[in-house]
Amino acid sequence: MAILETHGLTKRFGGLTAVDDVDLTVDAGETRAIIGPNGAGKSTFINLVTGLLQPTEGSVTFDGTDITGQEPHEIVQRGVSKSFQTASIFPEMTVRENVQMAAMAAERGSFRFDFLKRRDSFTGVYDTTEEMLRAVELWGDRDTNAASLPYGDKRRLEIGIALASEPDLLFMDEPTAGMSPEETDATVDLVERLQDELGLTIVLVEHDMEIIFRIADRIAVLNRGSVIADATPDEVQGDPDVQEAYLGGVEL
Ligand SMILES: Nc1ncnc2c1ncn2[C@@H]1O[C@H](COP(=O)(O)OP(=O)(O)OP(=O)(O)O)[C@@H](O)[C@H]1O
Repeated sequence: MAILETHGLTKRFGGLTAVDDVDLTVDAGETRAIIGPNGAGKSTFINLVTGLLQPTEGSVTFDGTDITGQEPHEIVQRGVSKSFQTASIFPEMTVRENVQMAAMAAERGSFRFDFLKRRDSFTGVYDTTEEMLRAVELWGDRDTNAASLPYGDKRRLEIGIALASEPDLLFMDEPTAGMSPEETDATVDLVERLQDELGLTIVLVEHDMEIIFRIADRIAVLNRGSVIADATPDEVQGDPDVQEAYLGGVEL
């Protein structure tokens, strides 16, 4: 069953069409990769779905509801989250405070102090924070300042922050970028475990083909804003259009 559908999704920046008439369906529970050369439109596509950019044309449907043009915080509250690169971490706060802030923000839409008056919601924030910190294996580091975490743990904290809104659909933008092989393996395991334990649907932008072939159920290939292939890893690997567009004819 589709959890996310885009129809004719298009974004133009002046004369440049960054995302061009994209129809994409993501099924509930799958791990979907989006790949493509630099400038193919991957980030723009994600920003359109998560509300950071408004489409020029087309629509986005999440869980049966048209969410086109909604504000990012509304889309988060509906159950769509994005794991940002380090930008989302407050370095001077502890690991726990970072996730707690994100859980509060998701609950209230935007950060407001009156949440303290609502005991239920406060308890909810507390429980969610612990659950998500345990899920990303940072509960033991909860009182550590975020700034002093090693790189791989910071990236896991970003995932924890994205999970604090208890999403059904999680976008991950190059979750293993800059990681050592050990950290990469641990992150791949983590992504697989999150999907099992939390029943998440994951859409992943990733340049590392090995990771994609390990964890993606289906791969959409973007080139110059258009989807040129949308299939299983094996099918994509053998697709001559993909080889041509993505790697200039070099075999994947
Ligand atoms: N805010 C913007 N204003 C103008 N042009 C933009 C803007 N954002 C992106 N673009 C252009 O849109 C195209 C698609 O960019 P986008 O960042 O979505 O590609 P990408 O596939 O994510 O690339 P990469 O793999 O390098 O991150 C590029 O040509 C880019 O220069």
